[in-house]
Amino acid sequence: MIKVSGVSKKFKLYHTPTDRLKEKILRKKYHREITALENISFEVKDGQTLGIVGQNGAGKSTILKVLSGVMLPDEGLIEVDGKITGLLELGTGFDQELTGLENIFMNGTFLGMDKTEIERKKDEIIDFTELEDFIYDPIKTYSSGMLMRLAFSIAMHAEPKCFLVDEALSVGDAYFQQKCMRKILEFKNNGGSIIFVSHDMNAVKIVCDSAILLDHGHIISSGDPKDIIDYYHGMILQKAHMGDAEVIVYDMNDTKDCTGRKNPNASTGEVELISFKILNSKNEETLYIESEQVIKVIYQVKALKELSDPHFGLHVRNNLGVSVFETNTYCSGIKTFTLKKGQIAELVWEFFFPLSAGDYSFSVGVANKGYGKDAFEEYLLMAHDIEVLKVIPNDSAIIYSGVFNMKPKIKIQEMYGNKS
Ligand SMILES: Nc1ncnc2c1ncn2[C@@H]1O[C@H](COP(=O)(O)OP(=O)(O)OP(=O)(O)O)[C@@H](O)[C@H]1O
Repeated sequence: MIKVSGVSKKFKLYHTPTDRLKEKILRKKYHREITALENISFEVKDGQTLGIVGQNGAGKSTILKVLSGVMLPDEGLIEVDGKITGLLELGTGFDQELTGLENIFMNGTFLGMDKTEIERKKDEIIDFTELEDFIYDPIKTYSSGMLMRLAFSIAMHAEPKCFLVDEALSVGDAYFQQKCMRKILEFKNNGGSIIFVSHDMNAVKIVCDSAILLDHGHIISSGDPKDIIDYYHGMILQKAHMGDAEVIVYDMNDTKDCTGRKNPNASTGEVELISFKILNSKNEETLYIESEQVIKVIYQVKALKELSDPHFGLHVRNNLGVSVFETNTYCSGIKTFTLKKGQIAELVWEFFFPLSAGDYSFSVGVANKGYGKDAFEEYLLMAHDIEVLKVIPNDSAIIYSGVFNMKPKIKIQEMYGNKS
């Protein structure tokens, strides 16, 4: 369990080192104050992971430093049930001149292990890093990925109750990142609490049970990771252009034309999602398809106020919450039209669904006034996971595993080599 109550941290920035001296002698202010954290409170229970997201300079690393004890807060209380370790800024608690092995002893002691404990765990720590003989080299010769392997392995083997993960994880190669993620999930399943700081929103979705969004040292939103990430995306106006689905937008002036399978009942007071359905390649409404067929997603949105330049999005996620496809009419270059108060637009998205067997959820977004490549002035609705489509393997396709069928063309030829 980690409990943070009312934590604040300010930094004084001096233009030159002599300004600090001048301030002392002349008793005049020569610094600029930066509020890195202001009255931050949150709690992470056992077996839970909290994601912290925010733009550069939002205060994420400062929280981790305060939690790990590298830095003291100006105000507030931090309660941690058990040992807290983690993967922080690389190099913290390491000596560049010492070998990897010597650093296991030094950093291990720093993380609260005694010599006998380190001696006992040393082989396991080295095995996890897969650094082999490099472990006998000074760490100043290590790449950042190698250093991350070492730091992660020591931090995990210190048997913490709480673990802090920051961007340092991303310097590892894909193989080792996955290995670390598995270890992190295992730690969580065994009751450990995790704080996860990342700019990788998919990783936040997979790993975190809740999230907070930091901005200029303040928590501006907290809750379900999906909502926080959508809020964050909206904030930084960076919705990625991901694809070229065929989209048709119909103007439906009359509500009695609503043919949706059900009322998804998502309204924000500005727009209302009044129907949502999925059709298979035979135009039959369904929630169950074979992979690799063309499907249609049809939904209707009612304007509850006039929308001068409405745009509509669709987001598909897999069962881990990982985004597999997201786009909107603006990014797809689809022209829409002004929706008067009470008018309804029907969106028909037709696309090939190549994804492997599994459950896929659909979310719908509505925004107004697009500008730039993928930014909107008003984000009006984000209806999460309103429908789940079950995809089963396509019998006529090759047998494969992975995310989708890449339909390889495979050639094999018999070669006549030397028989000697
Ligand atoms: N040691 C320091 N001295 C002075 N200012 C600092 C110090 N550390 C952080 N800050 C300031 O505090 C604010 C928060 O910084 P922090 O590193 O916590 O942000 P962050 O969210 O981790 O950013 P990033 O995503 O770039 O890592 C920033 O304005 C930063 O300039």
